[in-house]
Amino acid sequence: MDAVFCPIDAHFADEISALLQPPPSAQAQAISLSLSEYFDQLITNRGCTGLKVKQNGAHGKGVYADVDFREGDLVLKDQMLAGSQHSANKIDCLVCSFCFRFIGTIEVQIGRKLYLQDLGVAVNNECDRQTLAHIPKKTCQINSSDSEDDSYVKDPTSMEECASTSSKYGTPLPKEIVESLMNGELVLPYSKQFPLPSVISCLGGCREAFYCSQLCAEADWDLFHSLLCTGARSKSSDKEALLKFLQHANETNDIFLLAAKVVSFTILKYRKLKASYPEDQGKCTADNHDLSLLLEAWKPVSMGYKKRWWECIALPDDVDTCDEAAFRMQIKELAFASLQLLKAAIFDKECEPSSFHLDAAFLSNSDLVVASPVEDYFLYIDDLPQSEKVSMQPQDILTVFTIWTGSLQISLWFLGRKKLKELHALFWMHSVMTIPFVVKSRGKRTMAHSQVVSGRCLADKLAGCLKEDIRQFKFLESLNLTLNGTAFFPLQSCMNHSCHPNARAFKREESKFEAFLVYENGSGGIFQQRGDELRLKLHRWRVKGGIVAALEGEGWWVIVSEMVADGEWRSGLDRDGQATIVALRSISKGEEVTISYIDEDLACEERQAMLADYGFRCRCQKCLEEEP
Ligand SMILES: C[S@@+](CC[C@H](N)C(=O)[O-])C[C@H]1O[C@@H](n2cnc3c(N)ncnc32)[C@H](O)[C@@H]1O
Repeated sequence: MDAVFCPIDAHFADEISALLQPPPSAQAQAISLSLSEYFDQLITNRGCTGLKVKQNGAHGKGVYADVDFREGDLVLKDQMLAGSQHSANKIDCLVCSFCFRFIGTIEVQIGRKLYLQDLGVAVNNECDRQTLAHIPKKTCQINSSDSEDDSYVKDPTSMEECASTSSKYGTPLPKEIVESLMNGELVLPYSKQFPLPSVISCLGGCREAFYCSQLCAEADWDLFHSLLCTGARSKSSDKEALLKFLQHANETNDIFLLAAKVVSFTILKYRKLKASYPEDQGKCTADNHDLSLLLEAWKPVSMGYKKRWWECIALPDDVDTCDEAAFRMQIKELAFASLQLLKAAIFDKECEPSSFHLDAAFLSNSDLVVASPVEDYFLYIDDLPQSEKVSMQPQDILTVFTIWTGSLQISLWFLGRKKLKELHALFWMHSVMTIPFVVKSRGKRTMAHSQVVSGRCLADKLAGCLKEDIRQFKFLESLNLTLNGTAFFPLQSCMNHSCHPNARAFKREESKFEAFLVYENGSGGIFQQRGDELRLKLHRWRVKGGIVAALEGEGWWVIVSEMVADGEWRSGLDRDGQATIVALRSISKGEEVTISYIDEDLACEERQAMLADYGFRCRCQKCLEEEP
């Protein structure tokens, strides 16, 4: 592995190894606050005063309760230092590039997804530009006459990687419908009850970053984006190189985008510090002065837990253990290639020891998940009493009459009274996939039910399906609307693991949900459980983004339909890109707050195997008791 040569690595070996260490206390004091003071300050800023970060635990740093918590109490809401949306997820939802809230309107969210999905947008080639370019700067509206279709790359091969679904699983919605969703002409019933912030453009003029407010736009510009913007007012030293870097990251591993944000953060902070502490106030030589400022700028990152990325990244399933060294060598080269590209784009000579880029990729990043208001909208519509659904008859309702004759489906599409399209298809699921919103139809068994299609109805329909049919419908993944990404949360990342944790990171999937069981003989039944109770029964259950997922068990299929709203949990906890930690049971003052990095209901050996990716073997009480 050492054979891989990176000039920066070789040149600044000592500095880089210093950056990978937690700051020595003497140095930290000389520069600023000590570790615990640093975290005290952070905790105060977060407004979660009941916690302490201490260094003296068995596993390095840990988070401890400074008050008593009861079961269900909010322990921490941690703001990310930096986060980034997964490239492939950019097609699924439009979010604020700074706080990751959903923006636009319910119609824009749905229309944009369908539009990009049907277009087969390639993320690999400047994904953001393409996925967002159709939204005009101010109004977030599309004009079909001067649409920028030409700038899109239709690349069915990369579609698989880019979109969470592919149009090959469904019939595209008529273009007129999609356009009218995006330009505000088609207003879906009750969507006004789910207002979203309007779309604010990037200060640098790029068509890649959008915001929920001017405040977010300015904060992102100041902290990260000004160096990484591809717009006219970008502060990048070489935009072409920047585009190459972005393309490389999208094609290889989007963790580099997060890493670039951390580098940009450090460089911009360093420059600000330098401007406010001129050299004549410096301590020793100019060189020392600059290094102190650089370390100060780097501190929020250095306080995190870091490992070299290529050394700790989990070995993919398809890589044999005997090829591990070669695999790690390859990804190390990848990281260096990415660094070279970034360096060309934004590098600052004074920040040269900043192989930060590489380090940032080793930070203990957490999943970033933000629940979708579109999902809430579907749930709301689904829950409407039948009488209200029937009475929804505005001219702008999209109506689909679906007729089934055996496996042949005929769909007639109407907007108001205007017939848009007639479709003949072999798989009746198409209509469910492509219009997961207003579907209205009449009468008898040969027609779809008169209701809005979303999870529950989907499950009802699936109940009648044969197992073989279900197997074909990979579209179950296609309804992912949640924001997914990676982020570094300074406080959450100090929390150690336990297989019997006393706290957990809240995510939508842990709220109550409904499941529909479909047995091989086609019978089924609905039951409701809290996520964790069900998980005990069904180990390998996966609920993707709280929408729909399927699992084949022994002799049965399980279809998860929508999550059921649970007031206590649905109070906006997962509306933005903050990490929310909630007590699972009472935690006494002085006790360590632990979370589980994995599914703690797995068998002991499986848990240990998964924790190996985090570089340790768990020795918690539960593991000791269960160890063979
Ligand atoms: C997210 S960090 C947690 C904070 C970390 N202790 C620190 O000093 O910054 C994850 C790392 O902490 C250590 N760790 C966390 N929980 C552990 C456990 N139960 N047993 C052993 N090591 C653990 C492992 O090295 C792991 O890779």
